Amino acid sequence: MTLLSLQNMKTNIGQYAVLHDVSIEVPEGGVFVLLGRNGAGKTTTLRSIMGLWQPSPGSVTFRGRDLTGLHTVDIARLGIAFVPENMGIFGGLTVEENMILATAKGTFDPKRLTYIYDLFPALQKFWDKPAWSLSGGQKQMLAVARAIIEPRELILIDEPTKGLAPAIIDNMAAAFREIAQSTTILLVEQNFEFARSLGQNMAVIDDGRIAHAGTMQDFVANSALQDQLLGLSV
Ligand SMILES: Nc1ncnc2c1ncn2[C@@H]1O[C@H](COP(=O)(O)OP(=O)(O)OP(=O)(O)O)[C@@H](O)[C@H]1O
Repeated sequence: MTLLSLQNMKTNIGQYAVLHDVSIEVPEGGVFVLLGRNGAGKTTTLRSIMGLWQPSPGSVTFRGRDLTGLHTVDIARLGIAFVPENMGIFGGLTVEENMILATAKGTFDPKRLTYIYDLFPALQKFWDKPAWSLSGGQKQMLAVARAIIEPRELILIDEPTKGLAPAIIDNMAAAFREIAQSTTILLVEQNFEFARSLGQNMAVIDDGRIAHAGTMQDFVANSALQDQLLGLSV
């Protein structure tokens, strides 16, 4: 069943047409990966879903509901969370304070907190430490944990592995697999190894248009297509 549907989405930023024609069907469950070269429009796609840029009317539906014109906070209330590339965490606040700010009522559900600690043990260890003192990987984990401190239906994650060491990326992949058991993930990535290890379905965006969509398995098997669309072959 389709959870999120983008239909011929167009987004202008000021006078620039950035997305020309983006159509994606994200099924419920698992990980959907959006790939593309630098500047192709991946971040703009995620920001358009969240209402941070206004896409063309009628182009984003979530569980069949048109999100056009809704404020970001109302889109979030429908069960969609966004982990931006800059992570959006507060360096001067502790891990706990960062987490509290991500809750709707300022309190934690103990079961949910246990789930978060199991996913990201480092966050429990550094619970009362300021976020600035965390490593890059731990900051990224905090950003993802904030997004799922309450149950969500969909999380949009923008390039979570950027600048991280391979061992940390492996931990991240394990956590994402666990999260995807209960929450659909729309993942934007440049790290193809990471993306292919997680994604069931995928699309490639190129110059603001979807250039290819299908299963990850088929894409991985087609090195000519990878080379053509991403400039790589595995
Ligand atoms: N605020 C903005 N004002 C003007 N142009 C923008 C703005 N944000 C993005 N763009 C342009 O829109 C295009 C798509 O940008 P976007 O950030 O969506 O790409 P991306 O695929 O996420 O790339 P990257 O991997 O480098 O983050 C780029 O040409 C970029 O320069």
